[in-house]
Amino acid sequence: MTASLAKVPCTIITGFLGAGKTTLVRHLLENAGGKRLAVLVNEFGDLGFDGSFLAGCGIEGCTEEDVVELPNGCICCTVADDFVPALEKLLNRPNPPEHILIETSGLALPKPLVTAFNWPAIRSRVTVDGVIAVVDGPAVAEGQFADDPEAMAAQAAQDSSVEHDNPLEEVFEDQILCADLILLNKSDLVDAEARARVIAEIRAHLPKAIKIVETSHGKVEPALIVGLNAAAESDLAARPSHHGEGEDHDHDDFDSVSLPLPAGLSPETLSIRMTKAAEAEGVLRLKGFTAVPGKPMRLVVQGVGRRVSHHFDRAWGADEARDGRLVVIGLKGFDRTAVEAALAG
Ligand SMILES: Nc1nc2c(ncn2[C@@H]2O[C@H](COP(=O)(O)OP(=O)(O)OP(=O)(O)O)[C@@H](O)[C@H]2O)c(=O)[nH]1
Repeated sequence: MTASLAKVPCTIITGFLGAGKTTLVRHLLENAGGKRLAVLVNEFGDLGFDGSFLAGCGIEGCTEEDVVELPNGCICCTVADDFVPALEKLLNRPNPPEHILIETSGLALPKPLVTAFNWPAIRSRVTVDGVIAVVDGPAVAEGQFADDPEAMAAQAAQDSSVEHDNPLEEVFEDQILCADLILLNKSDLVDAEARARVIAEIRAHLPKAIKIVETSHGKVEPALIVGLNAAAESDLAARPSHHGEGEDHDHDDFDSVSLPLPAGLSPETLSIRMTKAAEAEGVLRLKGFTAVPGKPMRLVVQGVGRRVSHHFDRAWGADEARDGRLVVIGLKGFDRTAVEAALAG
């Protein structure tokens, strides 16, 4: 096989909302070592933040056209309409990427995506080099993905199927069960004892031994991630899922909304309001940006669970409206009114 006919390796980066996928992708772009990378990024929620964070990253050798956004909902449900055509477009470029990173939304199940690599349109051109699951260490330590044992027992008494009572648990499990490598991220936020507990909990979910690497801010030797040669699309049986092939996974358990975020407040005031919004019933993830007085830079605000933070990411463009937006993702029926009240102060 000549080099031009070799399959382009793709790394799928999965992991729950806010686990650190975009942070990892940035790190990999910054440390590409001269390799021509492209990124396909998908989000639940319609603002395309991750793409804008990556495309505006200013990383040498990474141009806007190397970052392709698939913002419509969930990549695993729009494989035919969005994912396969976007991948083909990248491959058909005169100077195609040498490696493709695919960042899924935090609610996506990775297996349908891996399965799509067997589609006739792309199967001779690409291969899944590896599936990387990024795990939010503190979220696992706090029990975010744990079933309530009493609710499980009550359910099992009524019906013998293995449905989980916690919808987060199901997504989390599908993601780690599909992985070739697990990154236990946010190690800076958990002590050694809790890290050991989290690793034991992850292992308890896994039917086979998978390497778990502890990271902070996704900082990992790129060679550990890229070049795994897993050919995951040929190994689907080893990647169990709660959702059978062709079965719908329609996100009935989750919801998202995009809201205006007030401009003209100090970062401190915004932070207080964001903290309150993050505490609203059912809220899982906040991400957005806005303008603050006397600053030429855009302020990015982030909320993962109850943890909020902010930083300035880039200068506002000359013709850009200096207003703010916030995407809120939560469990279905999350308290949107409480979020709006918190943001309004
Ligand atoms: N303290 C700490 N914060 C982190 C770490 N990794 C990521 N973060 C922060 O966590 C927040 C979410 O990180 P992202 O990289 O956007 O997470 P994501 O998985 O891409 O999020 P979604 O695309 O919304 O699912 C940001 O505020 C990051 O700066 C880490 O290792 N430690």
